[in-house]
Amino acid sequence: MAEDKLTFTYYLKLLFPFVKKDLGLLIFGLFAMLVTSGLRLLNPLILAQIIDHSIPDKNMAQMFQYGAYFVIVILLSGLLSYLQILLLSRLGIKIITKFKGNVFSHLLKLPVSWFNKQPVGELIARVESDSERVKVLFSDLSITIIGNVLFFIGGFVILFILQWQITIYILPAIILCGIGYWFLFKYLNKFFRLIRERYAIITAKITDYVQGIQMIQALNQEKKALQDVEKASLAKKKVEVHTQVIEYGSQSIFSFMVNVVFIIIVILVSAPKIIAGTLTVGILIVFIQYIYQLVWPLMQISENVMQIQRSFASLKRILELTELPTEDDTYTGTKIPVFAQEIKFENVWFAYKEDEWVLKDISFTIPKGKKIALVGPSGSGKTTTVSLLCGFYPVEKGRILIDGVPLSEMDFREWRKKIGLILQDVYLFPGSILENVRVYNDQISEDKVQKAISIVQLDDFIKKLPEGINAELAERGQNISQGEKQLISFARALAFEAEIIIMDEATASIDPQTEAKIQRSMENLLSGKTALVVAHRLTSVLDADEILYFSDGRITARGKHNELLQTSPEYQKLVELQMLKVQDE
Ligand SMILES: Nc1ncnc2c1ncn2[C@@H]1O[C@H](COP(=O)(O)OP(=O)(O)OP(=O)(O)O)[C@@H](O)[C@H]1O
Repeated sequence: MAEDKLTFTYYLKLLFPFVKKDLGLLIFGLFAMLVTSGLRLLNPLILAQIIDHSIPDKNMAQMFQYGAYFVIVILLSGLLSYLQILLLSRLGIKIITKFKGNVFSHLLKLPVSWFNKQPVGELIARVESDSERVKVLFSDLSITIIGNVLFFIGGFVILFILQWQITIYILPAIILCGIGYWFLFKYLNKFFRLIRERYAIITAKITDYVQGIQMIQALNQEKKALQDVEKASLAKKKVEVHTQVIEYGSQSIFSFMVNVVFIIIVILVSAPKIIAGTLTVGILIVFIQYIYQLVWPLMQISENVMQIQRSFASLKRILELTELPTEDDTYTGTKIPVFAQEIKFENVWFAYKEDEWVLKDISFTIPKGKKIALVGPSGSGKTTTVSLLCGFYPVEKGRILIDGVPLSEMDFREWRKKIGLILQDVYLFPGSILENVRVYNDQISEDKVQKAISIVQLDDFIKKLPEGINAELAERGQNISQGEKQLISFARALAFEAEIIIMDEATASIDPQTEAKIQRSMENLLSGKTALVVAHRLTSVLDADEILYFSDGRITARGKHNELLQTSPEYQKLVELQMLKVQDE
């Protein structure tokens, strides 16, 4: 984001659409704040009337009358500030919910490559805490600061009118106090930021550990995880304690200034005037009351200005997220893909990090209706090849052609509609089996889902469930087996009538019985379809039309299973290893 864009008017323009609908509410908040400030200024004056007139005149009726005004003013200002806080905090929550929704919807459109570089836990914590701070901008903060400024100016105008001779002594002292408070907050601000950063680190750690809880328990690493989180908490605690010592310590100093120093100044300046009869006790009380009432708004203004700065810093960080280029910005192709003949990788090169080539000059063809298997050692580039075909990353050199048209010229969403992607780690959505197969697409009928389920031979499993197809899956499918998850993802690809099946086979070992079942289901799924399969099991490559052997980012051998057994020593070795594994099992 260009620095010059980050002006106040830029933010205002950006935030206006969020406030537009509730502008009336915001104006009411402002109005209520004005009235409350006015009423707060009125009270000391009423008190002065009682002290200077009603009591000396022994006029009880007038005293009760002023007393009633006094109570009414307090009640009214209490009621108005309650209403104002209630309405504005509702407005803040409403706006920020919408705002967060927009941020999340933008995050969903960011390219996979961006997420690869992000510690997700930290990102969530940041969006959450930044949004909370933006919220106060909409709710009470902006209104409070305006109210405080007006109250402060109004108070001083009244004091000047009442007794400018005393006011000129007090004004510089109060302003000095405000400036001191401003510097204090500026100093504290860097500690507040540090606390937030450390909080984000703790949240990220907890999120990561909870996600990997099974592994942590299996490896007996609970203590280590706890120590790690405790270490991070301790780092945050240290800064927090230091900040509180300074914050509360200096608040006590300011409090002393207000309660003792200012009052002494007022009494010293006004006492000779009272003795000389040029000043009433009532006015003295007005002064003392106003000092209490004016100093805190001034300090609050310093605090509010800092808070506003922090809110804008948070807003800037969130906006930086929402201005990141989305997939739509990266892939600008518009052609509607037609796949009638073949998919062709033509001298494709790809690197995740600059010049560290993961794919080097990859060329192969998948004719329509054929099944191509990718085999080879771990890290040789098989999954990356699949990701490029799905359009998760743009190709750096070379081209991927669909019936001769470069993938980069195509509408990537339309292209992905043709693909049934089955990953090693099957992602299941919160919801029932039915919802997971048709992924909330109601146009896919229940009959079609049932049919897909029976083609992939999942019906035995469904029949055992009391709720059948409507059985709810636990988060990330924790209440079903790895094999069952695989079959649900097969059924999903079938229900969506994917033309091309791209499968990164699960590497986790499953028992031979389940493997045989998955193999049969896979044959049913792939029958008549074009398929690109990253094969980890021998059974998946035996009937492939072509097997590509990947080694260190290159295709070093290719052919059918029997051909490769004759021509490729590295393939032979892979097969021998697999046979040994099968025998062991
Ligand atoms: N998101 C990523 N960011 C950076 N490097 C990556 C990323 N994904 C993979 N790599 C690297 O790219 C290389 C190829 O990885 P790839 O996942 O394509 O291999 P693979 O053959 O599919 O391995 P496996 O059989 O273990 O799944 C590896 O060196 C890997 O470390």
